[in-house]
Amino acid sequence: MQEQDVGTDWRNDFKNLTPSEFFRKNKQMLGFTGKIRSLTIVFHELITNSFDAAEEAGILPEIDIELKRVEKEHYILKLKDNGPGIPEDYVMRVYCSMFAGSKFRNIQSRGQQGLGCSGCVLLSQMTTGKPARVISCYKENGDIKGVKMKFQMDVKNNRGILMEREDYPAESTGVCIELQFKEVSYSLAEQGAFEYIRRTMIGNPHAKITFRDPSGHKYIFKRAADIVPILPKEVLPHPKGVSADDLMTMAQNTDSRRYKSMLTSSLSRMSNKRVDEISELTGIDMNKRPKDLTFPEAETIVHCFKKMKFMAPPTDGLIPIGSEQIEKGMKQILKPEFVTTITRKPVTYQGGVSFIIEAGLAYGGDSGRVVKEQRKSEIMRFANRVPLTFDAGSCAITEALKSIDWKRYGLKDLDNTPLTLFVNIISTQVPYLSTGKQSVSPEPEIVHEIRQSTMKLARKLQKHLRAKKAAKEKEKRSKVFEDYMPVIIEEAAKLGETGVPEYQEVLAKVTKRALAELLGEKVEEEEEEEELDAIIMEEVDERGYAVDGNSTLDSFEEDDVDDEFED
Ligand SMILES: Nc1ncnc2c1ncn2[C@@H]1O[C@H](COP(=O)(O)OP(=O)(O)OP(=O)(O)O)[C@@H](O)[C@H]1O
Repeated sequence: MQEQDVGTDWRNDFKNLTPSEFFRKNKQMLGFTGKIRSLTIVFHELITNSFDAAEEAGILPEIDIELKRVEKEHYILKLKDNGPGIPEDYVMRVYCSMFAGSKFRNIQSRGQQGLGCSGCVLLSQMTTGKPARVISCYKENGDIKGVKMKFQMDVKNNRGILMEREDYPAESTGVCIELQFKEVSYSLAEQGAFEYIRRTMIGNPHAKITFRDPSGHKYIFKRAADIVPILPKEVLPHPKGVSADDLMTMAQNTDSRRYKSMLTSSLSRMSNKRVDEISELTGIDMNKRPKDLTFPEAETIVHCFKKMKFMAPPTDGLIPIGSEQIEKGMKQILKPEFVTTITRKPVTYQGGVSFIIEAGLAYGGDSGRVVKEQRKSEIMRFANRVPLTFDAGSCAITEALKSIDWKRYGLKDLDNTPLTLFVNIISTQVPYLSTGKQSVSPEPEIVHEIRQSTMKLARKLQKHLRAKKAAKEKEKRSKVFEDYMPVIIEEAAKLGETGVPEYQEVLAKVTKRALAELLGEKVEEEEEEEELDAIIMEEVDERGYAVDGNSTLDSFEEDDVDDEFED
């Protein structure tokens, strides 16, 4: 064989790329594209980490953020939280190693990938060359320890390089991180960092955020609820949601000694009896050792799962925000004239992954967004309480809301209505469309649930708007009565050749409500209210879940038709 010229031999160029090197070249895959978006993603990553950490420790999250402008497009961001802190040994692993974290479990949390905060450190380093500064205060053997560190990311090796370290006199636990950024921009626009905080507060009414913006203005987003959300439990995957590759991975990592015990201990709704059934149907010996599982066997087992009937996945791993809490959040931030919220029952997508849809609708007050001094409608998309600010076009939430015929609910010009629509998807596996985690895959079951919940809220708004219109008309009629009554009394007195009686006091007593009674309209109004209450009562069960949450797609069309044409 002829020897190749060294300069053209690809073997000289062959090397492994670390995750950090990969993302240094592809920072857009972490969501860092565009100046405004890049800064918003940084806020998102750091805030969600602080929330996750505090809630896991049973602490009501409290975050102080300060953004200073050094010069145009050069900022210093400081974020301090009151979470449990990060033990010293882990600080550089958290902030300088990609794909490192504590959330690679089948559990509902904001973080999933172990990329977020190391991505922020990488962006800071790439745009300014400055190191990260972290103070971490954490509990160790009952004492609170504090450490102050300055470090850089060693991109080639996907780890940190410590530059300075000193003890820090800690009083309470928490993390404070300071990063510098260039080529980013702070904006009040819909996709900017400020709006991100505002939306975060609607989905997280139990949190408190103080934010000092680059002009020095301090915003305090107060807590609207004082309860730390219940911690979601880790749930085992459902047989309908696993692939042959998942089974192979389980087999390689399990401590179980037989296929049988591996399946019962790794999957939900899997009993010894069900495993015996599988063995009978497939002819596979379930007493073999997991490490001997072959790919064709895994495929056969998964194929069998698809044909079997299983109970729906357990839902105690899903903790929704809850209708009441969403309402508190929306009232606190939007001060609306009318608000209505709903939390649907847990259902599944792709046959085995459970999720819950929650929705809220606020009308009037500060609802909607102001564009050229006019209030327009706005959609707030959330996944596991985290606002999704970008890539709206491809998202299941946008698709579902766009498919609704809003005119049927009396909203002839939705764009120009002062309305905020809130939709949150809760799941242990939100089907994000990319690592940037900004849009949810439009799985048919997810789109269906969003449509159902939003249409119910739209109906309630329609009732509110009708009642408001009727009240206005009554007021108008009452005004006519008040204007003409004095004239009639005075003219009657003249005709009767008597003095004008003292009528002002009596007339004043005939208030709008009394007048409505005179006109025989009270009963009708009360009936309407009772009717509305009855409908609301019907729609939620004792846990606050809508009782008509649908778990199958069979009812898709029927449900839609009912809702669309009811009024
Ligand atoms: N403020 C904090 N307090 C305590 N622990 C933290 C904090 N920030 C990060 N961590 C820890 O660092 C880990 C890595 O965080 P990182 O943001 O890189 O990924 P993630 O949150 O796990 O997932 P994702 O990339 O999806 O956001 C977390 O899993 C958590 O254990």
